[in-house]
Amino acid sequence: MFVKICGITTEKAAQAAAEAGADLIGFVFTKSKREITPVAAAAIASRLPASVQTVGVFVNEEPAVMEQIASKVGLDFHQLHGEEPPDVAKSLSAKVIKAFPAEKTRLENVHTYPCDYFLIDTPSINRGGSGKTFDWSLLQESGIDRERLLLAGGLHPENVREAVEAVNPFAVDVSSGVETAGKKDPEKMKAFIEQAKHREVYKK
Ligand SMILES: O=C(O)c1ccccc1N[C@@H]1O[C@H](COP(=O)(O)O)[C@@H](O)[C@H]1O
Repeated sequence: MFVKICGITTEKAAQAAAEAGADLIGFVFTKSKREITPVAAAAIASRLPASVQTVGVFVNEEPAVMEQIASKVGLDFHQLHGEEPPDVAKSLSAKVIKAFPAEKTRLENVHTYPCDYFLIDTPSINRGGSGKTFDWSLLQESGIDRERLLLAGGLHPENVREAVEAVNPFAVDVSSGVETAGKKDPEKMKAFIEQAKHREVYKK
């Protein structure tokens, strides 16, 4: 099970996520309380261990701007959280995670979108970081390949194990569920990753 910790804004949080075993960390390059500048993200990314990959979160951003930021930060993935047309995804040089809201009608054609991974998140006005879960059974008839699925929306250390058992995605993604008073909490990140990866622990 891969784990993505999203909304990293400080070196301290990034290092705590890496030490806790995060596989991916996300930088939000759109209007959000977790927004970070490309310069700050580049400085954080440059000090991460090679085992941690980086994701840039964008909402309806110009492809040229996304490419520029990806190059500056050294992003491994673009996470598209808006209504980006398929041509935009195809034009990007880094791998693409396309986010879709968990609505029955929207999920029907998701698997035709040209991307590397599908991220299904709770619908919200702010596009993401809602802290709310959705009905995971909606994913059962979506036809999305589980090997390419990232599950997001309201996950936290107490429900991520159940989510992994119910959905069996490639990865889980969390932002607000590992924060205390709006800041990433090292203990919550550690607990979240332990619970998300509990099957690997059994194997040892
Ligand atoms: O985290 C944000 O602030 C954010 C803003 C705009 C788009 C996406 C954002 N984050 C993504 O939101 C989901 C779920 O977050 P949460 O765990 O429910 O708080 C996740 O995919 C983040 O990558």
